[in-house]
Amino acid sequence: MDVRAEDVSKVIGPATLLAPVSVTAPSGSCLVLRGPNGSGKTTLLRILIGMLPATTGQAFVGDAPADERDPAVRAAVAALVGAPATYRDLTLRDHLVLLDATWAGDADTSDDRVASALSDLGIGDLGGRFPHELSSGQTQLFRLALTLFRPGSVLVLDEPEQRLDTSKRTLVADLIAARRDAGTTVVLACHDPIITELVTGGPTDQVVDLVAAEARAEGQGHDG
Ligand SMILES: Nc1ncnc2c1ncn2[C@@H]1O[C@H](COP(=O)(O)OP(=O)(O)OP(=O)(O)O)[C@@H](O)[C@H]1O
Repeated sequence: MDVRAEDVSKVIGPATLLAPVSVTAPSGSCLVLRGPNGSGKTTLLRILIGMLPATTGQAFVGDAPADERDPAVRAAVAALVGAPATYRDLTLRDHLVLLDATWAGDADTSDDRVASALSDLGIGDLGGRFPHELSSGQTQLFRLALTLFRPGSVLVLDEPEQRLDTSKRTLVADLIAARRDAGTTVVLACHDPIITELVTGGPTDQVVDLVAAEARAEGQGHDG
């Protein structure tokens, strides 16, 4: 399933959050959005997954306009954009079991798949902890486990590298590349060169650099 944005922008009052931009991630490819702080990467991800309506233009998930209220879009898109809600009285393992039941996983194999999902992220020994008992890097790994565990043909991650050490960044990059190789369409916002390089080795993978709206306006001023 491809994901695309056609000339989307976001303006709130006097603030331009995202200057007009078009991007397409073909089915089974990886698109990495780069750019300085404030250039609009998170805003574009929110538009692409239908969390935020664009001011101009339109985003699509497959053939459907990106709208998180559309059940087909919601079923397709696994996204980590902002902090997911967690329950203080559920262990990490319980969170994944809950997700599995929500997305109609096979109850007979749930325990094994939950254990693998945690160990894939290097937190297999933390399944009995509560979310508030994790370090910041472990919290990020748990959030990634939640996102990677649920089914989806589109995977969207905002700065998956946050708070991770170098070896965990490589681990996460390998998991993302494996998902892409299995046919998932992946869109990332990323500041990390290790992850960017590891996930963009395929022929249809892309890196797109966003430019902050003010910088673009300044550049146009000089040119004109
Ligand atoms: N609700 C809002 N109202 C006004 N401006 C906003 C709002 N939300 C974000 N912005 C601004 O929009 C711009 C783009 O923000 P965004 O979070 O998309 O950038 P980013 O590229 O993801 O940045 P970073 O690399 O720091 O995560 C920033 O200048 C930000 O200050």
